Amino acid sequence: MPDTSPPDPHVIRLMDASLNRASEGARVVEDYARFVLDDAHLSRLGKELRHGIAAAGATLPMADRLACRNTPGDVGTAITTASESQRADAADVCNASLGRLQEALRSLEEYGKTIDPALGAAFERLRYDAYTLAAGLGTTERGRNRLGDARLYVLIEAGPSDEAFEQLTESLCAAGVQVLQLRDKRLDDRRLVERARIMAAVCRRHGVVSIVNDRADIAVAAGADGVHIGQDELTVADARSVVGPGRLVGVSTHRIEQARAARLAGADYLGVGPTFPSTTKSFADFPGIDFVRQVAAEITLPAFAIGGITAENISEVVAAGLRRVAVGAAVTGASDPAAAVRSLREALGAPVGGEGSSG
Ligand SMILES: Cc1ncc(COP(=O)(O)OP(=O)(O)O)c(N)n1
Ligand SMILES: Cc1ncsc1CCOP(=O)(O)O
Ligand SMILES: [Mg+2]
Repeated sequence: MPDTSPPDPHVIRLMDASLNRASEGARVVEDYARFVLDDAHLSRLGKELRHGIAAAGATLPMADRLACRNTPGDVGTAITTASESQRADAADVCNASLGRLQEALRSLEEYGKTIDPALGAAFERLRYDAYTLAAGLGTTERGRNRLGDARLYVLIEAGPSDEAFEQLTESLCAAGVQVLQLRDKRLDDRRLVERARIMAAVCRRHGVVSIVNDRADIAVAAGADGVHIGQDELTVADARSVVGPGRLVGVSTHRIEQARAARLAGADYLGVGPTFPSTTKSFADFPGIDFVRQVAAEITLPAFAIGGITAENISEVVAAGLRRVAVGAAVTGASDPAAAVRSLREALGAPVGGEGSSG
């Protein structure tokens, strides 16, 4: 701390109150991530934020804080609003605490500057950490709301004609696919958008989520529900700038750091793989079932294991902790794709048949 006049006791009193608000708010948010979401990743971020607040606050000795504290004389304790005492559910409690946490950090940042610019900067960094934590919580809630109990996600190609494509899409939706992705690297844009329009229309009729692979522009033009992007394609932010907040952005991930980053960047769901050798796409290396286990253990954003998944090995995915899978050849290469869908849904423990999730 620069060698200046002693801090204003009013500022110490004020920052004492905001330090309490910030650390208490961080604890409430951390409790939600830990005990309601069972989300180790967000719990850890909440704990790190709480410890960061304590470390920055240590600049103000607790003895000085207590000497300047005057709770009996605090005029604010008598000021209450109706909304403060109303909380609909645990998510509402968490969101209210996120707001208080961010406000307290802003107050600490601004008044901290009167003591030491570096102190203000430290609370500014913590404020941005709080925004990131809020984004992670928000995208998780949004992704879980949008994808509901969607467990079976199938990737299909454009096929030989619009008619054949529509028949396949109709058959898979009626059999119980819950998310359908058009993935075709050979088609020109005009035929791709036409197939995507067909898929989106059929999926809408069945309450199935429609996703276009790679191409955010085609997803929007076709009226699909979202886009799926890989690690070497548009960033989540760029894809979001095209599809907007109302559509889904799914992200392929191959290691835990990518899964954590995609979630904090605003992804609505994750592809997790490749899990087993795939006849649809070749890969240099396999994160395999261990990566499925890693994601299942710490990230509660909807995550679909992908890569070579079949009726024979799907039980390994479920045992590793994920109940959502994305499948290509095991369905589209089957002699009876609809029967393959029903068999996979049964293995996932979701009701067989049905039109798809509410998502
Ligand atoms: C649900 C889902 N998960 C992963 C992928 C793979 O996407 P990507 O890594 O971009 O590879 P391509 O499919 O584009 O070859 C996916 N498409 N869908
Ligand atoms: C596109 C993609 N990305 C990882 S695996 C894969 C292919 C999934 O298809 P299949 O289920 O046939 O292996
Ligand atoms: Mg891709």
